Amino acid sequence: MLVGLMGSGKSTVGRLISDALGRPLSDSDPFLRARYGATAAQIAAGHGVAGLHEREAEHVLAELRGEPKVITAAASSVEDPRVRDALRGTLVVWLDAPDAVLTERMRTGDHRPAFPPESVRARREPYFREVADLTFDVSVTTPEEIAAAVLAEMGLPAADHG
Ligand SMILES: Nc1ncnc2c1ncn2[C@@H]1O[C@H](COP(=O)(O)OP(=O)(O)OP(=O)(O)O)[C@@H](O)[C@H]1O
Ligand SMILES: O=C(O)C1=C[C@@H](O)[C@@H](O)[C@H](O)C1
Ligand SMILES: [Mg+2]
Repeated sequence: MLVGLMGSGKSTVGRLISDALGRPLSDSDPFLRARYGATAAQIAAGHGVAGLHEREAEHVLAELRGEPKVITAAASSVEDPRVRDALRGTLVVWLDAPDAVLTERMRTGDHRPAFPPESVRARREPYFREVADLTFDVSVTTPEEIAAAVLAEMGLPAADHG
């Protein structure tokens, strides 16, 4: 499972790892769209931030129970103690970068509500640290390098892009 603040590259890296493993990818945003017909931003507007975070935690809890897969979790999900408990025994990868880099990368989609990284970092950092087995600074590491390192951690060869 991939965790990290918004724009840290979870979906990008998750796709590479899922392709390499031949396992499904379960990404928070498509999950919300499929189940609720709405983006995270729309759910936050309609149900409040707490309502959004509840739905995002449900995504992780439901998917951890299913078949083996790659899960790209919403940034908020580590705040839920049920999620942190359920993650025991799962390989968890934390993607992070300086706030300025994340702020820039968050601009790449309109599905995201506007939560600046500095407003949530202090609260979430201890949780990311608690659950993470591997951590990457995505300001200096490419998605391909991260995917290769995760596969190596799993004892598998890097994906063949040739
Ligand atoms: N290691 C990287 N180096 C440079 N750019 C990256 C890297 N990883 C992702 N990006 C770019 O950063 C942007 C955000 O990536 P992505 O959508 O995967 O983040 P995310 O963590 O899934 O965001 P969200 O929390 O909103 O779902 C995209 O434009 C992506 O191409
Ligand atoms: O609180 C947050 O940082 C977030 C809440 C939701 O919008 C999520 O969709 C997003 O991943 C981040
Ligand atoms: Mg994403």
